[in-house]
Amino acid sequence: MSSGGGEPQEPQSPTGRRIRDFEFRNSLPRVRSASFSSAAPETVAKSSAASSTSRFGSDAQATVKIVKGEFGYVLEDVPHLTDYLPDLPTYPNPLQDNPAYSVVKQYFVDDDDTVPKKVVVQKDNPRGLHFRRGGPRQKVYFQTDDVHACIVTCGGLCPGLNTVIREIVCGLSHMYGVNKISGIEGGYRGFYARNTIHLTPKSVNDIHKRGGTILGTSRGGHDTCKIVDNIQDRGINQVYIIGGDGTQKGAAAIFEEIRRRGLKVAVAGIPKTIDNDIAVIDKSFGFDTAVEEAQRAINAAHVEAGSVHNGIGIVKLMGRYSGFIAMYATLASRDVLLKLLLIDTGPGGLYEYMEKRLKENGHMVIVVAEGAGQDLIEESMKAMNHQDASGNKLLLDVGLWLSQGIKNYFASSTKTEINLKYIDPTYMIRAIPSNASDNVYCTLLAHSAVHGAMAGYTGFTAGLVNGRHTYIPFERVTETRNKVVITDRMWARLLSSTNQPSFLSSKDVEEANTAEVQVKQTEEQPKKTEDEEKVTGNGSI
Ligand SMILES: Nc1ncnc2c1ncn2[C@@H]1O[C@H](COP(=O)(O)OP(=O)(O)O)[C@@H](O)[C@H]1O
Ligand SMILES: O=P(O)(O)OC[C@H]1O[C@](O)(COP(=O)(O)O)[C@@H](O)[C@@H]1O
Ligand SMILES: [Mg+2]
Repeated sequence: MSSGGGEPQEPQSPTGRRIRDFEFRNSLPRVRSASFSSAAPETVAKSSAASSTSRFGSDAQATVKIVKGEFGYVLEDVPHLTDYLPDLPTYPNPLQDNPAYSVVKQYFVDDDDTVPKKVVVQKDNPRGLHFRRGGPRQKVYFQTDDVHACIVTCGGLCPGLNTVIREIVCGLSHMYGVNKISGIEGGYRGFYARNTIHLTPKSVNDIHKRGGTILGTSRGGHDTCKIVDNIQDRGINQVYIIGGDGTQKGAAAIFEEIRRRGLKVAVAGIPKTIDNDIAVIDKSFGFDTAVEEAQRAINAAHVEAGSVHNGIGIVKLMGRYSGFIAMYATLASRDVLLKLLLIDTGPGGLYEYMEKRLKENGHMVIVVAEGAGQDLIEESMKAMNHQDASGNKLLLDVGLWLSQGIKNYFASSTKTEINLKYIDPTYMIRAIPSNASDNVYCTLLAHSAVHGAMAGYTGFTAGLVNGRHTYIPFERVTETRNKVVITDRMWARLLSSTNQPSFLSSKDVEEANTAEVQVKQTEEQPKKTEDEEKVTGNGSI
């Protein structure tokens, strides 16, 4: 074995083939189909005018690389630095000389490994959509001493942020010998408005035991040009961006600008959000921890409600419109008699059901998802449509609104005395350090992102798909958002566990079905190739 950081070798494509066999021209968006050898699958790049001349900066042109194979196999590949810098040299991966890893048989990931998006299939199904498998590669595109990495955290807090920061720093340092790592403070705007801080394994040693992010975070402030100017001026060549759907959209814009300028800078996203609403991936880190913490609030509500006559405990749980924390916390707790995603206060609806359950049980606990009933509240409050600095809709407090509605109903309609306690643990469930399983998950995600960037991949989100680490194109994770589906088996399990009605009209079910079909179509439909786009008249080139 040759030693790490050796002599530059013949330029190679990420798949190990010589670069001249896989030719992308760097003048974008003129991307063209390129073929490997005759046995290799067809490879095409599709360019879509994805976004935005708006406040987020320059025109972003997302390119998804599509590789088609036999039996309906489709790889939605991620960009690679050699797509626009074809002559980059490669170096042996220093990990091959690392005593900790050298004992592992087949430690490096085979360049042809991909992971299917759908694992439940019937025998006649096409093989379907695949993503590139994450992990260390035999060759890397950065020499240890040349790497200047930076890390930024954006959006709302989430348990595990510090663990991801720690493991990017330790992964880069311990596995690849990198010691130039800068922390960008205060989210995207920190690139151009703040000084950076130097991060070392020593300085991040204990941070995973703390909640929040040692780098700070923010919403808004994404200015693509200023951010990329700053990356260029500081000589940064690996950018690790930790954040949710909004952040990944911002990362996509940064990547496109970097590619437009032809910079040798790898951009890697690590998906973060307690809402668990990021498309494609199995689960986002911090979600488990948040669900666990939410149990404490439900327990408190149960104790309070059970200790008094006609006790009602209401717990509001965050998660925007996705409803996952409320759903999993309810399923885990078993103390909840009602979980609300859709609210129906009319005849035969929520209030009448509560009256019945109170008579039977003497007390009850209700968990309500923060995104529930927003239309009803808006109607009753004639509220304005407010947004936060990132453009997310500001939600009205469904917990307070519901508590008042319940009190009014029992006071006026039934003249029953009730004892209602409203618990809003909102920020408590996300401001804590991650639990053990999230810590392990954060570590593997961070390392996967580091391996990907070192191997020259860029413009990707590192994510777990069917239990395997993958590199997913930004566009795939930002085009849809996951949410609890009321026509799904999991929702049925929840209804049967709380023994509650669904409060759904046939119209609600119909709408949910239609929405679900649309999401499935978007998610399972491989992106069209450039030629296919032209045929259907949607071509953007
Ligand atoms: N469409 C977009 N394009 C570019 N940047 C965006 C976009 N949406 C959000 N951002 C930026 O991403 C950051 C985080 O977004 P936000 O929605 O607050 O949180 P999250 O990433 O957790 O969803 C903010 O700094 C925001 O300006
Ligand atoms: O932190 P803020 O601005 O109060 O926003 C609260 C929102 O942040 C979250 O905790 C996380 O959302 P993001 O992952 O999009 O940042 C949501 O569940 C919640 O609705
Ligand atoms: Mg978000």
